[in-house]
Amino acid sequence: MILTQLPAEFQAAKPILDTIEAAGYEAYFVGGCVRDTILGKPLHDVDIATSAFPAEVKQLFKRTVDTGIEHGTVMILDHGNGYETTTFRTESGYQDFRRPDQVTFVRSLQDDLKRRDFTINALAMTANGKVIDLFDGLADLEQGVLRAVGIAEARFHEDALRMMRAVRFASQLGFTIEPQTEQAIADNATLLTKIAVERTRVEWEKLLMGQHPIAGLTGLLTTGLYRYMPAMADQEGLLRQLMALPTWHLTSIESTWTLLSWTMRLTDEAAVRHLLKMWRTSNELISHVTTAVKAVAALKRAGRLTAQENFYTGLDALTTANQVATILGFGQDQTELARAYADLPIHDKHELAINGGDLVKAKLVTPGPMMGQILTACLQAVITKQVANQQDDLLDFAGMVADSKNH
Ligand SMILES: Nc1ccn([C@@H]2O[C@H](COP(=O)(O)OP(=O)(O)OP(=O)(O)O)[C@@H](O)[C@H]2O)c(=O)n1
Repeated sequence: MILTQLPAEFQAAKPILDTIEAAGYEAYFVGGCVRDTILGKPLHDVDIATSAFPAEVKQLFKRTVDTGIEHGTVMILDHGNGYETTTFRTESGYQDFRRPDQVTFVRSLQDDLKRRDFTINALAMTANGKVIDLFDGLADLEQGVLRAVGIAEARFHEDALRMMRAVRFASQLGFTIEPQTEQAIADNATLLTKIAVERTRVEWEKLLMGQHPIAGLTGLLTTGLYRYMPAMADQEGLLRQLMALPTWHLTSIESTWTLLSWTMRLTDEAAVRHLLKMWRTSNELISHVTTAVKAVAALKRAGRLTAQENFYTGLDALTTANQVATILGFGQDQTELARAYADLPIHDKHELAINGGDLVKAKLVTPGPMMGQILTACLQAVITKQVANQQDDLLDFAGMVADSKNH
């Protein structure tokens, strides 16, 4: 196969390959970028593999950075772009099921490609668009099949994360996992526990955000791989519930965790926090998801959110909540929701036209718990448009609140 119309990313990188080849070495585009080009999908990054050893690559280019020199990776800087160039290599060892104990640089493209995970990821392409297909990856791309290169079990022993990658690609591409590859995942699923939670999490999130999540979830279910994901050992029911939802497409990491929390019926904050902690997410994500889950509950209860709920949820978590609620069948029109949010008189408590100092100056209160209560009452009155966000109006209102509290 020769690709005649190469995406701009390849055209920009072509001079790099040309320079390496002019010096007598081989150089190819490899991996995901070749796969995605053939599928007509946008590219994330362009990876280059070469027979030149790292020191040889560095001699050919003025500006390089040693991004992973021990694994053979050198970044070549060119016109504001950075291109990761990795020397052909074989790997051995893998005692920890995560990474090789030893990397050996080699001069053969075939040796490099045969250690890769799936046939569709083991394609290489020349600078002129000629696809090198040593493991029938093109046929698998055509037929929508994920097949391990060579002996599947060996590929998963080398890096157990590849089992998660299989189900993630199934979801992103709508591919089916070839039977022997699937069997090898079922047989080696326990190895997933050797993988850092953070790496498994990234694949889980990508699976849930794929265009064909049912394909990915089916893979998890039939292989039993889900049992070895954090907090998932007894979650067959969760997977089945997700699979039973009408067609869905999540577009953010926040939405994935909100949908999971809701489907697992984790509506109180502590339970959501516990789940996300087990998956080692950031505190920022935990805070977003706990807020969004509350908003999903409010949407379910009332069909729409009050001004106060809109204010305290914030537009980002509102958008997350509404995406999830829409999948569950009780979302609001997103434009209407954004309009209701924009219509709030203020969007942050710091925008309130009075503060504690103003209350003291007006002799309405002395610093203490009462001050906080009065400010909260003012905030709520402004959000619900009972009082305009003007200092005079708010001081009048605060005076009334203070009186009522003193009596
Ligand atoms: N565990 C892994 C990870 C990567 N690879 C190889 O390294 C390439 C690049 O890996 P990566 O950038 O992680 O993934 P992509 O396949 O490019 O896909 P995506 O960018 O969607 O993650 C893959 O295509 C594959 O050939 C592999 O064999 N085993």
